[in-house]
Amino acid sequence: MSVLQVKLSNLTFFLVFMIKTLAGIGTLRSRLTTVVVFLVLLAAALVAYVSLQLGERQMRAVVGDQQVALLSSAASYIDEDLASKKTLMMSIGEQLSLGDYRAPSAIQQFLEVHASLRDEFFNVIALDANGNLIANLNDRRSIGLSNFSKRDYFIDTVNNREGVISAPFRSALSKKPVVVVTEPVFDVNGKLLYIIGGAIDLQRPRFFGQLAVLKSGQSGYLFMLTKQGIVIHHPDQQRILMNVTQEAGGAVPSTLAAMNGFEGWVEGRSKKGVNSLIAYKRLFRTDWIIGSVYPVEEAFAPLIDMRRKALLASGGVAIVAGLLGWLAIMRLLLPLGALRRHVADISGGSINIKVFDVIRRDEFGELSRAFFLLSLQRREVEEELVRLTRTDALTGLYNRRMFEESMVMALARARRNKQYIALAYLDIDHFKSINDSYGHGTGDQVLIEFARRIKLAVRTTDTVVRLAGDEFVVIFENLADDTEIPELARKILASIEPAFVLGCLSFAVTTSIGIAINANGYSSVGALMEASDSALYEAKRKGRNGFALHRC
Ligand SMILES: Nc1nc2c(ncn2[C@@H]2O[C@H](COP(=O)(O)OP(=O)(O)OP(=O)(O)O)[C@@H](O)[C@H]2O)c(=O)[nH]1
Repeated sequence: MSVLQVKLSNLTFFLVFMIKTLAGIGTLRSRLTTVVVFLVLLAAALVAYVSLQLGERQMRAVVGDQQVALLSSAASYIDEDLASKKTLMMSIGEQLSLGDYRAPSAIQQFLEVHASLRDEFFNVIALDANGNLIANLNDRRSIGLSNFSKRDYFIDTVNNREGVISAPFRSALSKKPVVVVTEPVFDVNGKLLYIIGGAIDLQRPRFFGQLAVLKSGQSGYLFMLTKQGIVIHHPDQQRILMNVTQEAGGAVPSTLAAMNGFEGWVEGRSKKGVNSLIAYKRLFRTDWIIGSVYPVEEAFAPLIDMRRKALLASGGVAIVAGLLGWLAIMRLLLPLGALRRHVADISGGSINIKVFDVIRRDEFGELSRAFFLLSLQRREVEEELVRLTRTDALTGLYNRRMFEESMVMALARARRNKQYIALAYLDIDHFKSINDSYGHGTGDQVLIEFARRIKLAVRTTDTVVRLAGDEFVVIFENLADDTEIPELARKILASIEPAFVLGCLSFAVTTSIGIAINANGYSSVGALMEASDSALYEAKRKGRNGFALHRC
C-alpha cells in the first residue's frame, strides 16, 4: 500500500468517525459548531500541509543545487591545484632539458636545490628511460634500488611522450597513498632521457585541506574517487585506495550512476545508511569525481523547525477560527432558541401567539410565520371545539353544560349585587303532536324559530339555554325586585303567539313557563331548578300557554 493510499484510508476513517460523532451530538448548535471547527481544522491542516510540501520541495531543490554549486567550486579548486602542479613539473622538466642534466647525481642535486618542490609535492623522483630510480628528493639512499617500469604512470608517460596524472596507488617508497604528476625530459633529438614525477600525498591535508572547509554543516563531508571507483579522498582514511564497488555492500546506486557519468544531486542513503542529499561533479583535468554527502536531517533542520512552527501556527489559527465560528453560530442561532421557547410555551398552554417574529426576512422569519399560522389555526380549532361543547347544535343556544356554569356565576353575581335572580323553565305545549303531525324536520324548524323568538324577547344580559328536546330555560339577572317578572313572562308568551310560518305551513305554537324567583342569590342551582320545574308543572296543569311563579 502506497503512502498516499495510507493517507487516504486514514482520512476516510477520520471522516466516517466524524460523521458518526456528529450524528451522536445532541443539538443542531453543537453539530454546527463541531462541523465549523472540524472544517476550519481541516482547512488549516491542508493549507499547512500543502505549503510545507511546496516549501520542502523548493528547499530540497535549493539545498541540492547549493551542493552542486559547492562541488563545482571544489572541483575548480582541485583542477587549478593539479594544473599548477603540472605546470611546475613542466617548468622543472624544461629547466632540466635546457640545462642538459644527464648524470643522476646532477639531477638529484637539481631537485634538492629546488626546495620549493616540497611545497607542492610530498616527494619528487626521476626515473631513467628503463624505469630505474635515478633521483629521489626525499631519500637519495634509495637511488638505484627500485624500478618503476611496470607502473602505469611510467608506461603512459613513455607512450604518450607527455606528462600524466596517475591513478592513485600506494607508493612503494613511502608506503603512502599517492598520485604522481609526471613530466618526460627529452634530449635535443627527442630521445627520452628520463621522467620526473612529483608525488602528491593523498592524506596530506595541504592538498585536500581546503575541501574540508567546503563541506556542508556539521555532519556533511566531501569525498573524491576515480571513475573506476577508487577512493582518493574521504574523511574515513581507511577507505582511501579502496574500490567502492568491492567494499562490503558495494557502491550506493547514486555513486554507481556518477561513475557512469551522472552529475548533479539526488536524495538517497549514504554508505552508512543515512538519508542524505548526495551530489556529484566530474573534475575537468582528470576522470576523478568529487562528491558531497549532506544528511537530510541536518540539511532540513530549518525546515523541520519551520514545520513545527507552521503546525503550531495553523493549530492556533484553527482554535481562534473555531472559537469565532462557535461564537458566530451561537449569535446566529439566537432566534432559533427564542422560537423553540415560544413553541414550547404555546405547547404548554400559552395563548400569546404574538410572540412570533413574523416580520423577519430570513429563514427564522419564515419559520416564525409558519408557527404563527399553525398556532392561529390551532387556536381557532380549539375555540370551535369549546363553542361546540357549550352550544346546542340545532338552535345555537347554550346547552345544559353551559347552563350549569352560567347559573353558578349568575347566582354569585346576584349575591354580590344583592339583586333578584329568576329562572324561567319553558316547555312547548304538545310538541309531540307537532312532530307527529308535520314530521320531525318541521319539529326541528319549530325549535329553531322558538329559540330565535325567545332570544329576541329577552335582554342580551339574560341567558337563554336549550336544556333538551322542547325544554328551554332563561336566566334573568339584574332584577331590582320581583315585580317585573310577570311582565317578562308575558313578553315571552307574546313573542310566541304569532303563527309559526314554516314554508307553506302555518300553525300556532304555545308554551308553558314555570318561573322560580330568588332574592339576593342565596339559593342553589338545584333548588331553583326544582322550583321552576314545579311552577312549569303548575302552568301546564292550569291549561298551558301561560306561566306560574314560585319563590325559593
Ligand atoms: N323534532 C324534534 N323533536 C324532539 C327533539 N327532542 C325531543 N323531541 C320530541 O319532543 C317531544 C317532547 O314531548 P313532551 O314534552 O314529552 O310532550 P308534549 O307533547 O310537549 O306535551 P306537553 O309537554 O305535556 O305539552 C317528544 O316527542 C320528543 O320525541 C328534537 O330535537 N327535535
